[in-house]
Amino acid sequence: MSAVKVQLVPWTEKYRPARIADVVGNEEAKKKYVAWINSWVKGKPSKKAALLYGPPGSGKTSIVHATAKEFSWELIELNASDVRTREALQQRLLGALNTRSVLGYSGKIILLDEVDGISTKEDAGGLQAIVELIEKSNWPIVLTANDPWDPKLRPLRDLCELIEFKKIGKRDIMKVLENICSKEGVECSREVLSAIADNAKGDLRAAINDLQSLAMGKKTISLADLQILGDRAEQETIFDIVRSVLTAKYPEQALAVTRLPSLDYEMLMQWLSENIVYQYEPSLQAIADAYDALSWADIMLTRMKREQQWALLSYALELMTAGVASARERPPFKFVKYSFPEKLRILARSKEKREKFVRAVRGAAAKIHVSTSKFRTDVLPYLRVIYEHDKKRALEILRNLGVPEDALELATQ
Ligand SMILES: Nc1ncnc2c1ncn2[C@@H]1O[C@H](COP(=O)(O)OP(=O)(O)OP(=O)(O)O)[C@@H](O)[C@H]1O
Repeated sequence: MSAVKVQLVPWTEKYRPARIADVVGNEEAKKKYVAWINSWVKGKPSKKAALLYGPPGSGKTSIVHATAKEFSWELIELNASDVRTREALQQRLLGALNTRSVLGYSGKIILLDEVDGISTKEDAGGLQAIVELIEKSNWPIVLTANDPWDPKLRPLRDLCELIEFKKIGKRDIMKVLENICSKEGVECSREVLSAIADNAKGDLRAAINDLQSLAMGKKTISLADLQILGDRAEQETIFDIVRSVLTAKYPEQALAVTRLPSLDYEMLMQWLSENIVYQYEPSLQAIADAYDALSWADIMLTRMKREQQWALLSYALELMTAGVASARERPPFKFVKYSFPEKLRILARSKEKREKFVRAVRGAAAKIHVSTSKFRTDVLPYLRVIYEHDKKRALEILRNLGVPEDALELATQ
């Protein structure tokens, strides 16, 4: 396996806004949100819950974290996957909901992340349980979603203040990046910041992750380093896909990557195989479980190809995504710069050599009227023995078989 990894606190966590005012962009959404929060502070909530919706990395989760800090409220954060059934929801929130806060908090706020991830088929009761939670709660509840218009969310929508978050503008993204650079003591020209911001397409999380990748191990990011960003952009989809699988909060999120039209599953196998260990260390349990799922995916893919059983593909895809993401005892998210798979690198390096060898074998086999596979099994082993004992003679035979000079040695290896 390649290069030693340096693991750092993700800058997206380190620089999460501490106050509502630090959440950049989305002025209108912020105004609406603050008015809703104020209605709670005054004791007369307009609606008991708010549904913050919009693209990833736009600040939906961050504004709730900032609210908790600013008001000294206890933050109770749940993911949709924690509350699939009414029992699960009650278990997680039992005691917390209608009791007073301790530990010096002056109130509570409940954050239910990614409610659009709840599947009504498999998680029967989950949505109904959230509806009941909203009706009974004495504390503000915030739900987040990327897509709020899913028909299954209708009962929730009716109970919530709907607040739309939009992509973050380039100028705001650059401002945040600039601030991080100055705090981290990283020198970075405006052209570089501008390129990172362009590349992120309104997703501040992606921009901060890119900046951290570029700054890894150095104090100055120059125009020349943009080359790396260029490479990253080319591989962007595979980087993002690997990150989605390895840091998925729940298995369905990892499974979602299988619906991407650009997914190259053979490539994904290689990338996961290279990077699981870095993302999941130090948990040996998580590493073992993830590689176990990946090896089953590999078995399914091999059987699928050998026996032309295409139905096995869906099992392979589930194993390499949801299976990997279901590893037990996964450590908390940390920033990892993913590596290009070593196997692919070696194959790419030896490609020219292998092609030359194949051409030489093909030519020699034709000369003595046998198939290439017959040549490999019935002729080459003898030639190798001759080569070991009498190099000159072996090379002469190969020359007579029409193997070009620059492939002579290759044919005997
Ligand atoms: N508007 C913002 N202001 C400041 N920082 C932000 C903003 N939006 C995102 N970030 C940064 O990006 C990170 C991810 O943002 P956040 O978790 O709030 O996104 P989100 O909109 O909830 O995305 P998702 O839908 O994927 O959960 C944050 O930790 C923070 O560092």
